[in-house]
Amino acid sequence: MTTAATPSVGLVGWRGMVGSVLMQRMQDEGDFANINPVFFSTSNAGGAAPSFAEGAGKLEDAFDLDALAKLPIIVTAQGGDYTKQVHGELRSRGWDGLWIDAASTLRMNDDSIIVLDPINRDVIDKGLVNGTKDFIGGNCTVSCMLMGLGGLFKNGLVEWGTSMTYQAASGGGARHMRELLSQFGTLNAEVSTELDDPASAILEIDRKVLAHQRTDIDATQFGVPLAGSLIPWIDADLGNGQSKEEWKAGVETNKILGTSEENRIIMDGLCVRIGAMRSHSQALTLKLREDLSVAEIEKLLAEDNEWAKVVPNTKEASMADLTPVAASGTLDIPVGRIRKMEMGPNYISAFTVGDQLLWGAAEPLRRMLNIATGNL
Ligand SMILES: NC(=O)C1=CN([C@@H]2O[C@H](COP(=O)(O)OP(=O)(O)OC[C@H]3O[C@@H](n4cnc5c(N)ncnc54)[C@H](OP(=O)(O)O)[C@@H]3O)[C@@H](O)[C@H]2O)C=CC1
Ligand SMILES: N[C@@H](CC(=O)OP(=O)(O)O)C(=O)O
Repeated sequence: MTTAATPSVGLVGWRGMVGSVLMQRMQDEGDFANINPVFFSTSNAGGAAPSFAEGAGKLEDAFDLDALAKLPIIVTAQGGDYTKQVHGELRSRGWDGLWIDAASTLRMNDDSIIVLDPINRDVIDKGLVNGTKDFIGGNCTVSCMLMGLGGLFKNGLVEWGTSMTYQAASGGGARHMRELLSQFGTLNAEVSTELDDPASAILEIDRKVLAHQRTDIDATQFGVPLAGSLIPWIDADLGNGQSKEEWKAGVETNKILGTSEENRIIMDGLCVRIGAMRSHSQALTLKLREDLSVAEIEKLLAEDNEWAKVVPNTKEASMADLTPVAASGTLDIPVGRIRKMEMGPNYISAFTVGDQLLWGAAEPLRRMLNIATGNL
């Protein structure tokens, strides 16, 4: 039920992959009761607004600056090109509403805040008081890492870290997920006769699979086969041997935490695409500033936020609870494989997994909207 005091919120990109997850979460949590949603479209202005929001009427044109400028809050998961095209123009005509965005475009601007409130609510609250207007969701791997390991990062216990990632197909978008599944399907079809025959030679199956991967498999989206393989590069080449995805780990972690230059945490690693569907995993090596016991570390992680779930460092628990299959579709961020490494008492390993469409994309935006409307 909306009232006159209920803020109108523009929703752009609501039917995309990230936007759909956001809409679902908003419905699950009853968020539409707190806002008056105004739905926009880049392709179907005048069409019917989605039925899950009662009385939302017609879709507005997402490029109509007059319509956008009437709103105190705009939430977009439409993509970086849209942000580039619309945000600057809106601001330059004096619009001073809140812009909440999934795209990376504005993330590292001095006047924006990267939102991940279980980790940086203080930074967000200070920004709202000080007049910050652009609140941007973080990179999915960075957000998921901080949600799992917040207890160490927030307490200033990490001197440096490396993150070796295992990123899901969903990070590329819906078409990439479909391509991965199609590739699995054609690989299977290639050898289905042999698979049905338990006596067939495995090396012959392997030869046929490899031949298909190297010649006629459809890899239009990823550029190379992902099914039965991996891709050790994600996002742009920065020209210094580092990928843009790898660069984000350091700059975004420090920006989210609001660390000062002298306390800067060094984060670097390698980002790798694997054939998982929608959960990103990462193996971390951390150098801590103190020699903490594993039990102390586990306690800090478990107590930091309600979503970080410490998985005991056993084979059984790791196999059951520390995988993309276990984490996908949930808000839990399992974190495990925590042990002291041979390099010395301050070096630990950790492994964490998170649904990159939930904590990696939609959930920080949903929560930011609730903070902005006074509902969180
Ligand atoms: N994919 C990811 O894992 C992550 C993405 N992000 C960011 O979120 C933004 C959006 O990403 P994503 O959700 O993957 O983008 P999508 O391609 O799924 O959706 C973007 C827009 O495409 C239009 N569209 C065209 N055809 C279709 C269709 N068949 N089904 C649904 N929408 C369609 C819709 O706009 P319209 O309704 O106006 O036609 C939609 O809002 C990007 O900036 C990305 O960087 C952030 C974190 C993770
Ligand atoms: N780059 C991420 C997905 C993504 O959209 O990231 P960002 O929001 O930082 O552009 C991936 O491919 O897994």
